[in-house]
Amino acid sequence: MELGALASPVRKTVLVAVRRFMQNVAGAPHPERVVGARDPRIVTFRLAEGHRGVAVKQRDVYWLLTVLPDAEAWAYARSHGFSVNTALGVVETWDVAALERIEPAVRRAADSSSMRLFSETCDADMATLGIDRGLLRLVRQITDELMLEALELLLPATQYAPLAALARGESVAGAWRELEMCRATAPGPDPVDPDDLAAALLRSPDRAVFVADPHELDRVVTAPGWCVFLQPAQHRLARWESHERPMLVTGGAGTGKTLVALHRSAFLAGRTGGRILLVTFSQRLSVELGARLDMLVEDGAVRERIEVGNVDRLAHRIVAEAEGRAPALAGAAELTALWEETGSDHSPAFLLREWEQVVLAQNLRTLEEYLTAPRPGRGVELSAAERTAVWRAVEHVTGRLRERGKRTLLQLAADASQLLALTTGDLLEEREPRREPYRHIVVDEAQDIHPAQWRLLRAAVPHGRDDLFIVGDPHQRIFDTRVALGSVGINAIRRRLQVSYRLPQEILSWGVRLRGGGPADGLVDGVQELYGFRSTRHGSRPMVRAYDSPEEELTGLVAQVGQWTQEGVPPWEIGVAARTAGLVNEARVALRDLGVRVTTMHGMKGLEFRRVAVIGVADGIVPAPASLTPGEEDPAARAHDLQRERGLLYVACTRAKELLYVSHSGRASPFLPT
Ligand SMILES: Nc1ncnc2c1ncn2[C@@H]1O[C@H](COP(=O)(O)OP(=O)(O)OP(=O)(O)O)[C@@H](O)[C@H]1O
Repeated sequence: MELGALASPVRKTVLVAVRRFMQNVAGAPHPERVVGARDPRIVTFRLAEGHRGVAVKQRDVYWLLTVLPDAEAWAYARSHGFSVNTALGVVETWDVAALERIEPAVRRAADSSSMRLFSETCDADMATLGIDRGLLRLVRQITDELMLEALELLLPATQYAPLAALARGESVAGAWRELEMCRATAPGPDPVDPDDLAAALLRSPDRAVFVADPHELDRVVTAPGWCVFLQPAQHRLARWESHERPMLVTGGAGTGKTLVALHRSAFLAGRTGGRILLVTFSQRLSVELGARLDMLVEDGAVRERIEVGNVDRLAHRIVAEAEGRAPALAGAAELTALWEETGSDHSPAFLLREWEQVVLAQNLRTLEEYLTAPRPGRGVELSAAERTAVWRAVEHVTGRLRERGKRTLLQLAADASQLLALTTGDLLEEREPRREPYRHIVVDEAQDIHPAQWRLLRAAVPHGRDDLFIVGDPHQRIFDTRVALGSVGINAIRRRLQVSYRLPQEILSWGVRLRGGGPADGLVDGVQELYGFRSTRHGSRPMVRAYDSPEEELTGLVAQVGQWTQEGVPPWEIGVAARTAGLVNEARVALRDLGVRVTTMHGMKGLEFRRVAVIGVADGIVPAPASLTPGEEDPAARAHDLQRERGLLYVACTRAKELLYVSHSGRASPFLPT
């Protein structure tokens, strides 16, 4: 129901009327049958001046579908029909009138062709796939895939999906698998009863929620849609699937991974008495997660069981508790100075990467281990003598840090997991309260978590059913953290989310080209493609503007954002991003009166806006030259750096729900699609 779209006085009156109806008190609206309705179970209610609710009534269950101005409500009520899919038992909505209108055209086309797209599939198989008996007549007339595609928007997804699979040449079993993806809940023991609407609604959490009292009604109506309705694929991951092994969910931008992580945490907390950690890589993101979790979880006792944090904090706390004081951290400049002290032939940046990406990533403790360790992602071979020299440099730096009583964040994570390894055993027994008490860990933005941090997370939860639930997108990696989970002892079952609910198709397709369709590595072994990533909506194509000078580019930005605010877009729905802190500052100054959010591309992670402007997407700025390893130092590292920079631009551009504006002065960034 689109109550949110109603003007607020109407919404209030509607709510009062629905509440009255639920309580069956004086003045409650009466359901009225609709003359000429395609579905005889349809009723409407007068809920406010000039507005009616449309519902399907079966026995004492009312499924309130929508609230619309009178004329639209009557038209909707007359034209729509509802059924239960005989294969899955979920509800299906039909625009019956629209299908009736298109039917003659399909028949005419069929008369002039002897081809029939589904001639190979018998009626019994169609029934197995849940194809509606009434629809079958029309299906039999379909001559080719184009005609089927034209029907897509008129058919329930549960009808279209198996037909599209058959049309692609899939077997009946393949089409069934496709249909199964539309299932949100575990199949029950009883056969589907197509006349039992209430049971079907329970199986359709993306379409309906049962409201038992006025309090729940208020919550359903006032909470954001994502708190109430999950899409089938999201629902099955968040609230149904359960495994002996960790679960890894990957998916493109805006497919609802964070949403699934939040719902999963709430679900697990509601089911068990144990503590749950919902964790991500940065403090800022964990604050955002906490705020969204507060919206989602109403029950204080359930919310209490979920701790929201970032990995560094977890490491910090474990070490601080064990050592009795807060650990001191080494800063970036201090570390660079220490690498310089080593007098190595290699640059401090090279040594730091070698330490973080080879030594700490594999938890190498001795020269012998390092001498034989693989060095994935590092492009320059090191001879045994060179490795020995690098190891000496690492020993020098770690020794100096030890003398000063300091550590880096990754060392902290390694120390914390070692501390846990000493104390983990039967974690679930609460005899020793100091032990890590997590029963489940849910990880968001997994692509940016370092192997040392993964070891910590693995050690912080006992092996068991639903121990780790991990979501991430390798294409959005913005730090140097490539890890195949298997290499850190996390042998995960893999799932994918493919439909973006944030991006219109135009921004999504452009974004996929920007990302290079390029393979991304990390999280799972091998590289991953963006194949199958799609959207449910259409919108405008991204605007790419070229300016002659940075000043003109800034003026153009101010004009664009000014126009958006004049069009009525609230400032908090507008995001502006740039690669460098300098450009961010300039844009902040230029836009200071407009109150929109201006941040770095890194700062865009985890956010979303109706409209987004990304500026300074020029050669020499994106990719940021200072972030690239010189090719002569290590060509493989440079290639990885370029992919990471690409990922960063991709992240910034995929925050837009509605419009994306990209600008540059001078030559465009080589990443921009031509
Ligand atoms: N079931 C849903 N109901 C309503 N909105 C949804 C739903 N699923 C996704 N969305 C929309 O898509 C947005 C993106 O969801 P979310 O932030 O969970 O995606 P994500 O996969 O984590 O994205 P990213 O990887 O780009 O950060 C939500 O804020 C919401 O606007």
